[in-house]
Order: sequence, then C-alpha cells, then structure tokens
Amino acid sequence: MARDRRPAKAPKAPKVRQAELTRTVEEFEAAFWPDEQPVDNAVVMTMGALHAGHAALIRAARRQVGPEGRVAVTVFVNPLQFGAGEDLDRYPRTLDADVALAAEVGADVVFAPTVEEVYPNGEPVVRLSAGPMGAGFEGASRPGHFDGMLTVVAKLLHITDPDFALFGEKDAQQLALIRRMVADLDFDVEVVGVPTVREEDGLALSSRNRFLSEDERKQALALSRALFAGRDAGAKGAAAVREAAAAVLDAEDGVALDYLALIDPDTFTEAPDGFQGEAVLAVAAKVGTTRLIDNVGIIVR
Ligand SMILES: Nc1ncnc2c1ncn2[C@@H]1O[C@H](COP(=O)(O)OP(=O)(O)OP(=O)(O)O)[C@@H](O)[C@H]1O
Ligand SMILES: CC(C)(CO)[C@@H](O)C(=O)[O-]
Ligand code: BAL
Repeated sequence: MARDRRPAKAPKAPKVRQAELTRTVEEFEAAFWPDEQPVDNAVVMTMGALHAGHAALIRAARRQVGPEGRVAVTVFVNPLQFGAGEDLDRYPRTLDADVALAAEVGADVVFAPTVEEVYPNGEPVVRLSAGPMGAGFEGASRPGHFDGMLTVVAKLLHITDPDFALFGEKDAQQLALIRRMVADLDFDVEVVGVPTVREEDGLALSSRNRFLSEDERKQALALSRALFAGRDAGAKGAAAVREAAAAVLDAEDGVALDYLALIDPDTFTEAPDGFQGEAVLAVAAKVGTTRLIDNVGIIVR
C-alpha cells in the first residue's frame, strides 16, 4: 500500500472571538454594522461587573442569532435609575474583565459609553414613566428607579436597534416592564427572558454579591431558601406559600426584609387571597449594607 504523503491536517484551532470595545455611538455603529449583510442581531444590556448570569444571557443571545449573527453587550451604570443614597458610587466597575468575558461567551461588540455620551444634553427632561406597574415592590423601595431604567433601555434600543434583546428573570419586575414598554410603544424588538443563574447552594448571582462578607453570604442564602420553601407549598394555596417563605426569613436575624410578595405576573400587583395559577414569589432584603433581590416562578393551587 502506498504511503500517504499528505501532511497531517493541523487540528482546527477553536474560534476565539475578539469583542471590540466601543465607547461612542459612532464607534459602536461602525463596529456593529461593519457591512450591509442582513444578519440577525441581539443585545444584552448590563451594568457591568459581569458574572455567570450575564454569561448565560450572552450565550443565549449567540444561540438566538446563530454563528453568523451579531451580539452586542452594553455596559453602562445608568445614574438615572439610582436614587439618592443608593450605591451608584460604589457600584463595581470592571471593564477589562467584562470585555474578556463577553468575548469568551459570544459577544462581537461591547458598548461602554460614558454618562456624557448617553446623556449629551445632561439629565433628560423627557423620560418614560413605568406607571402603576412600576409603583410596587422595587418601585416602592426605589422611587424613580423604573422610570430611569426604562428611559435608558429605550435609548439603548434606539442606539443598538436589535432584533432580540435579552434580560434576566432575576429582575422580574424590570423584565415585565420592558415587555410592556415594547408592546405599549411599538418597539420593533423581541424581548427574551433568561432563567436566573444560581450558585450551587441557591444564591442568585448578582454583581452586588461581591459586597457580602463570608457571614453575610451565608445569611443571604435565606432569600433563595425562602423562595424554594414557598414554591414547595404552592399546592396548599397562596396563604401557605406566604407562610412557608416568611418562616425561613423570620429565622434569619441577619436579613432585614424589605418585601416578600406573591405577585400576579400579568399586573405586577400582589396576588389576592385565594389566587390560583402562575405567580411570582419575590423577595428583597438588605444583608449588611447590601440590598439583594430574588424571585421564583410558582404555581399556586
Ligand atoms: N443571576 C442571574 N441570572 C440571569 N440573569 C441575570 C442574573 N443576574 C443578572 N442578570 C441579568 O443581567 C442583566 C444585567 O443586570 P445587572 O448588570 O444589573 O446585573 P446584576 O447582577 O443584576 O446586578 P445587580 O447586583 O446590580 O442587581 C439583567 O437583565 C439582569 O436581569
Ligand atoms: C437593564 C439595565 C442594563 C438598564 O440600565 C439594568 O437595569 C440592569 O442591568 O438590569
Ligand atoms: N439589576 C437591576 C439594576 C439595578 O439594580 O439598578
């Protein structure tokens, strides 16, 4: 048999995506639409300090648009959605690591504008209003938060003009409001929700978890444990759900509860006694100086 003299094929190098960092709208547009090719594109909006939860969103965006599509990640800590005395100044900023992680999990472009780039005329005079759907829960604890959030999401949708925009279910009220804004104001984008990514012990990943001391990290587990206990009581009715979740939180001294609520996901108002069907069980609490939120979907019978 003749010897095969063809050189052995070099193993295929894995495709390393190089996400381009852009700081201005002009740079972003040049990088995100380098040519006229009609491909699907998706955006993942973040405030940076990326973790595995954000990575899940970016991976889902890549799956959504396919290997040839375009994925943008925005990194912008939006002052408009922070109230006085909130953690705007100490919010973690880790841009170099964010660009590296975004690239690794499938982003083509990172858009990290300055505050002046996003608000060149200073604070916007005209803003969106979240209305009654943004008044309860997070909106009650953080007045103006959702108006500021919707205003920047609308601006970023205009700038990035995506086919798909992906948001985490961890911020359930935010996701519901964005869906409602898109429907009410005829934005031409498909909003995709992505399930919450948790640590093995149940803690929902959050950029703010890095502020927790070791002890606080243990105390913070009461949030997810309470939600899981509530979910397990779903077959016994709404009152049993609230009771089971509250019992877990009551037993943890280190957690200062803001709200624990069984929510009708259509209206984002408290589910009435005797409520049956799909609901969201949500919690917000301060652990030390860090405010955390979490929620689970639940069927109440
Ligand atoms: N654990 C998670 N699983 C899935 N999505 C997440 C998770 N954490 C955040 N996200 C989503 O990532 C997007 C950007 O969120 P953001 O940058 O505020 O991160 P974060 O971790 O929620 O930060 P924060 O500590 O400010 O709440 C949002 O759509 C949010 O819902
Ligand atoms: C959607 C968002 C990026 C708007 O600033 C922010 O609220 C967030 O990170 O969830
Ligand atoms: N993840 C929600 C954005 C905020 O806390 O301001």
